[in-house]
Amino acid sequence: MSTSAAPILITGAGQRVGLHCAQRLLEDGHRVIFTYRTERPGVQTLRDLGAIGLFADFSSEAGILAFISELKNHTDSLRAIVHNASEWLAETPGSEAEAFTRMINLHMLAPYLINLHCADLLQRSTPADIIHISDDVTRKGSSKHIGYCASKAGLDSLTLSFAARFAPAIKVNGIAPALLLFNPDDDAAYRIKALAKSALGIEPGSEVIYQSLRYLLDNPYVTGTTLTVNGGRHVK
Ligand SMILES: NC(=O)C1=CN([C@@H]2O[C@H](COP(=O)(O)OP(=O)(O)OC[C@H]3O[C@@H](n4cnc5c(N)ncnc54)[C@H](OP(=O)(O)O)[C@@H]3O)[C@@H](O)[C@H]2O)C=CC1
Ligand SMILES: Nc1nc2c(c(=O)[nH]1)N=C([C@H](O)[C@@H](O)CO)CN2
Repeated sequence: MSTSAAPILITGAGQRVGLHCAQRLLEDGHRVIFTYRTERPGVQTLRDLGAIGLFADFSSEAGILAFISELKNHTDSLRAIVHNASEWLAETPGSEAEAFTRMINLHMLAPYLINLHCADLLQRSTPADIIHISDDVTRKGSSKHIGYCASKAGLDSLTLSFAARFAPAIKVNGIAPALLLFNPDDDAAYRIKALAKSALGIEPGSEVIYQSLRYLLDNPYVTGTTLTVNGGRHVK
């Protein structure tokens, strides 16, 4: 029995992967609550499609707890939580600790506190899912994004722990992409180098994450798993 009336929460859905997945979930008939930090055209697009947009800045404990409180003013149940919000920060001389703390809060503390404080909302839905969007780079580390990679590795650990903690009522899984979408300021040399790192050599776009989300939401026998969506980087 599915209580599909419960909305899906997706964080950081104002642009790119989160926006695409939120739009696809709405097309599939789900109600959607999404978070944004910056007012972008995508935020209004989702509002126009009937989604509820909530401001959230997950860079601090206070911001995370303020969001949780506001979320509970908008729903008493959730079908799923998709932790997508993220910052890809490299080490910047003089602000290493600030960036590291921001990413630990965003990629680890926010999923940790939201999962703990919102488990009761998920338990009112059958089935119920938590999905952490991680990064394939945790397989081997990153010399240029040390803090980012560490924070995503911590997220992978949360997937295992919460899967054990919340079974069987709530499935908890991850998705670990490699290159999905270039950023506008990525130059040609970077793009060529990045594409050459995978066996399939493509910039796949956001749909491959939606396909992975759909698989996890629909499969009743998968928990504690992180799906690798990396174009075969590990076999190159
Ligand atoms: N793009 C890629 O090639 C890859 C992406 N991934 C992962 O996939 C997911 C989606 O990637 P992508 O779409 O590129 O992500 P983005 O870099 O576009 O970030 C998604 C959103 O996160 C939000 N965000 C950033 N910092 C905060 C914060 N402190 N509090 C709240 N929200 C915040 C931003 O909100 P706003 O715009 O409203 O400020 C942004 O729109 C991410 O988890 C990413 O790490 C992994 C590997 C490759
Ligand atoms: N929050 C984000 N995380 C990541 C991004 C991004 O744009 N935003 N981009 C990447 C790169 O595409 C990387 O996978 C290329 O090797 C990683 N994480």
